[in-house]
Amino acid sequence: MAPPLPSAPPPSLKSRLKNAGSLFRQLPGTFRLFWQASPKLAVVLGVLTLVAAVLPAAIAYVGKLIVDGVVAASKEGGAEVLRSRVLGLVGLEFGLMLGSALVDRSLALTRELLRANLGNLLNERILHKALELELRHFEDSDTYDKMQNARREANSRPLSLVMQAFTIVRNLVTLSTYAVLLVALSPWSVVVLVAASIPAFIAEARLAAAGFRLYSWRAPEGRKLNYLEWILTRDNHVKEVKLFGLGPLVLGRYRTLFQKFFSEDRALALKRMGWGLGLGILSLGAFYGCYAFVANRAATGTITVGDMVLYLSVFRQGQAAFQGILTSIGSMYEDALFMSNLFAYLEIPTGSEQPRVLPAKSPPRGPGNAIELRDVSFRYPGKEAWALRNVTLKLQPGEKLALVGENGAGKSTLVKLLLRLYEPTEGSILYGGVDIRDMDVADLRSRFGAVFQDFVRYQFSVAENIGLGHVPALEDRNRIVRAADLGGASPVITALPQQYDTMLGGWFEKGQELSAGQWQKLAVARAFMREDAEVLILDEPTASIDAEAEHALFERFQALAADRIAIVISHRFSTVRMADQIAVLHNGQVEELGSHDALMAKDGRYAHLFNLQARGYRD
Ligand SMILES: Nc1ncnc2c1ncn2[C@@H]1O[C@H](COP(=O)(O)OP(=O)(O)OP(=O)(O)O)[C@@H](O)[C@H]1O
Repeated sequence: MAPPLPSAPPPSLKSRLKNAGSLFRQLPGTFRLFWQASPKLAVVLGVLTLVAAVLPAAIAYVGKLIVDGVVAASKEGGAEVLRSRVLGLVGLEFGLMLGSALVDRSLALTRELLRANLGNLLNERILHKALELELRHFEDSDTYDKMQNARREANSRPLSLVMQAFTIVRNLVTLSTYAVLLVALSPWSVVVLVAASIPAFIAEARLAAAGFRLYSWRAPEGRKLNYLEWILTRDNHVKEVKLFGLGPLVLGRYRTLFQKFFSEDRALALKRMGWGLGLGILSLGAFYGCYAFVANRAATGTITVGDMVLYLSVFRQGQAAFQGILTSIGSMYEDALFMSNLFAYLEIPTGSEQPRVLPAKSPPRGPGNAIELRDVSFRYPGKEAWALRNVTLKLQPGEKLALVGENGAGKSTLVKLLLRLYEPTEGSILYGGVDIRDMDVADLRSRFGAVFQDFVRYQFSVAENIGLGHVPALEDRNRIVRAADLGGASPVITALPQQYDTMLGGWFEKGQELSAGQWQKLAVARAFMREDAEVLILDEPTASIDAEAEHALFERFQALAADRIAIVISHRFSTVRMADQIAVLHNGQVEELGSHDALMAKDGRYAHLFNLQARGYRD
């Protein structure tokens, strides 16, 4: 597990600037995604943005012409020509306003369509990446947080980043058209306009960075919050929650965490409000200062009334456009920080499951391959303790191995290594004489049928629950029925309302809930879907099955496994004793190895545990 993220040392200005530089490097990647989401919509958005950018200046200028026209017409005693010119200009402004409304609506529509396209594209990439990740990634909290962050923000951040960039371009174009108009009246006003907006930029950038730090530091706690919610709302927790009266405790923890989040959010929101208010007053002051100056000039006749109107509307809108740019830069910074998270997730290096040699080696298919562990030791990533230490085992074709040992002895870990969900830290595992690191991992895994201790209860139909064991045969009902027979699941299925077509689980409508043992029988049937599996692994398959069913399962299992290798992990010695070889694991090491008779004769740990259990049954 990765160390927790540090809690909140604010980075220096220098490192922040350095970060900002590297963060804006997220732009090309984001724009590439944006383009891939829909080139057509991207072009439409670009064109509409440019049109929207030039319209305000045109509208303001027509406004000025109208005022000047009205003043001139009133001076001339309402001359017909001037009046109709004014009315024509009003009509023109109306047309421009209509155009502007249309462009704004179309922009909103394009944005919505792009949001859907881009969100979908990214969610697919994220899920695709999740498929590439290895078990070790899922068991590492740092990677898990990255995935969580990426998923949470995928629908909003990339689009927001792109939209902010477009807003900047739009406002820049608008501003340059305004600047042309303003400079003609008074170059100083341009300077005032820019100067009054600079503090806003600095504030935005700082607060955006603070917001991001808050969210990313919170990722582990956010997960905790979700987990607490989950405890209280999941069906399989309700019994314990009620019996142990966990409600108030869990709710209390939830509340405490939430309060912490809330007070951080509030502090940030208050800060934002304070800055917003201060800067608002500043820009209002700048506006009215200029207003007084311009009004004075108009009153003395240095400029026309139309000029004054133009000046005021352009100055005010220019101020808004400039601040819009600065706010967009601040938001872009925040979005870019999130994008760096997303790209970090998408770039998590994978591929360590690739075969070491090309072409990959592939032992002959069929049940003739032996499995050999040569001095295998294993430590989980980031862990000090050895989960397995110097394990040496050989399984001949057709041999049945039972793994026994106390909880945490390393039994499930050994299975993970065999399936190459992890690689040995030391030593090697050979399959049919080939180091499994030289095999294609899909080829290796296709040779195994397995029931895991924590098998999955798919909220699908019965047929699918079994058929998923061999996806190409998902529609092959005969094979599914055969697998159900072998797994001992047929009587369970016959009793269900729609037999193989019954929906299972309580998540969706009309789902039928099963007992733990019944679910387990389906999981065993799923493993038996792999009719050509060369190795069968049952990790405590009988934990929830009654004694009679267990006996029946093992008889079938023995018959089915006849010439294949089988590995069984069990705490039931009545099952274990049927194996050809029994490996007793203790603290990750093979302490004893041999047949039931041999180990009983040895009178060591196995004999001790066996007698203990047998006595329990007899007494
Ligand atoms: N994902 C993991 N990350 C870190 N350590 C782990 C992980 N899974 C297991 N371990 C540790 O490795 C050791 C072996 O665990 P393993 O699950 O193989 O035991 P087991 O023999 O299958 O136990 P049980 O009978 O309880 O299923 C334990 O000490 C456990 O704490």
